[in-house]
Amino acid sequence: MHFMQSLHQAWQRNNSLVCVGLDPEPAKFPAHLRDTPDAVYTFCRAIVDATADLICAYKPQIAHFAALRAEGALERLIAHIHDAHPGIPVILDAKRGDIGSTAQHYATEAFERYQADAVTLNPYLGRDSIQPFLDRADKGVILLCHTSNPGAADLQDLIVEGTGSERLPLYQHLARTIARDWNANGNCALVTGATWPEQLAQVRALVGDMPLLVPGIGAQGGDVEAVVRNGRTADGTGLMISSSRAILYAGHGEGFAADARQATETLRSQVNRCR
Ligand SMILES: O=c1ccn([C@@H]2O[C@H](COP(=O)(O)O)[C@@H](O)[C@H]2O)c(=O)[nH]1
Repeated sequence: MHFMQSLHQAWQRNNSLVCVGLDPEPAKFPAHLRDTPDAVYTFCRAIVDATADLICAYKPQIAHFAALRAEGALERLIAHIHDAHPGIPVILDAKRGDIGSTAQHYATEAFERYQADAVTLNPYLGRDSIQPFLDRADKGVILLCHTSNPGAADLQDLIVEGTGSERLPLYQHLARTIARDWNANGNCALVTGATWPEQLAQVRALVGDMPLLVPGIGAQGGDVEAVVRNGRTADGTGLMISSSRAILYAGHGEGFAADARQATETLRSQVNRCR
């Protein structure tokens, strides 16, 4: 199924705009798992199985697996999500960006090796660096627009176009360019951090109903109510509100997966109250 189709269905089926980020950090695992041979896979699979009916997507962050030499665990985890929870889209958070010939290999890595439904990309090398991904109409292409980190403003807020009240910062120029020119296959989405709610509203105004992946709530302190108010579409969807640490490490004992479920349910309710 196409990424956009599965995302729309998951929003409805699970009545949820919550995306769970899968960022394994063994030092934070419960003691009974920490030193077991397949801890990364066992931990992440338990989180997935405890939350799959409450969410609209999973977002494994590739560096968290690669740094642990656990790419094999990531492959098995994504295969498990597809087998056990069909229809839940998997976004590979890789933030790739390179010249076209290398980008082609990154597309193969994301969609063939890992079987991801969507991938995050850094668009600042320009359209040719994204083209191999845009050509995969069945896959989601999720482009960094205004990131959640404090330094996002250093470059992304620089004025690149216009004068007076018509001045357009880089992230808005990018949002408009992607919505107008790059989204011919209807498979684009943007990353806009929860920690910058005004910028989120500006992006929503520029891109119509394009889905927005919004990290930065939970551990980074973004305001859920402001995110939903500024980012939702007219039908009360349009958002993948992503939380990793606040869900994964909600509990520290044997009941960690149930604690993660509780944290996910609480976030879903908080979001749904504002939709
Ligand atoms: O602008 C961005 C883009 C990506 N991320 C990623 O999202 C998660 C956030 O983790 P939390 O524990 O919920 O803070 C992490 O994988 C980042 O690499 C982001 O935070 N901001």
